Amino acid sequence: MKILQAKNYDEMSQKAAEFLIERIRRSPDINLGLATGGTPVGLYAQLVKDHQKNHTSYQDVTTFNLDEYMGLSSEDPNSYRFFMDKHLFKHIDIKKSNTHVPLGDTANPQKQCSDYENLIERHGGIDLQILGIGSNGHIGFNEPGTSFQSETHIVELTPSTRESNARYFNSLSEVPFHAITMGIASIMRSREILLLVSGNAKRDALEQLLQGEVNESFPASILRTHPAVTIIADEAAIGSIVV
Ligand SMILES: O=P(O)(O)OC[C@H]1O[C@](O)(CO)[C@@H](O)[C@@H]1O
Repeated sequence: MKILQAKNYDEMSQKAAEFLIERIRRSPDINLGLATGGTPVGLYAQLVKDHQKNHTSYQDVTTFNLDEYMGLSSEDPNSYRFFMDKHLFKHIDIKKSNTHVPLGDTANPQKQCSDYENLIERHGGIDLQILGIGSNGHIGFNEPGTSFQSETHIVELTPSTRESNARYFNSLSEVPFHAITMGIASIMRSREILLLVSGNAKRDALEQLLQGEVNESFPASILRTHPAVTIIADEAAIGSIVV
């Protein structure tokens, strides 16, 4: 794993945007795996700024998001489809039909899982996957204990993940109990991975990722076995960890 250090959240977002833009310019028909949550918001803002200024084109880019809450429609302001439209898609020249987010309000969740996995495969897989990390080591919505062999599946969110994501909802009771997420094996099939880590609340997770064992009790630890992972972490996340 390669680690790039940034002074703060803004510099991490800027470096992440430069990383992505370089890949998009090199391969204009790249398949990107995208993440939601607080971490990549600054990255998406930088991509929008660059699109307006330098006209980086997304006409041939295809995107696959990691996850979605079960029970929320794409029009729900807390859905990840809504998040992606708001922070990125509606500000760039990407074709809506090239943007894919798992459906959270499907009548047949199991079919949605296999359909999503097949869709990624039909497109030739993900070239570059963006990831954040949960403080318990989750990636996507793959909570501790998830099998490293897992593909897209339905998960029950842990109380700590529901509590930490409640900040985006009016109250904890509105946070869904289930989500659909790409599995660990799906994520690991990406040819390249860019993990963003910011803030001292993520310091223990970063330390465990860098120095702990590869173990299903800490899902992100599997990244240590991937051949092409870059981490961009800010000083608050790195603290005194020796990198
Ligand atoms: O960036 P945040 O908001 O800290 O969330 C970290 C991770 O948690 C999730 O939002 C899922 O809870 C991931 O998609 C994200 O990478």
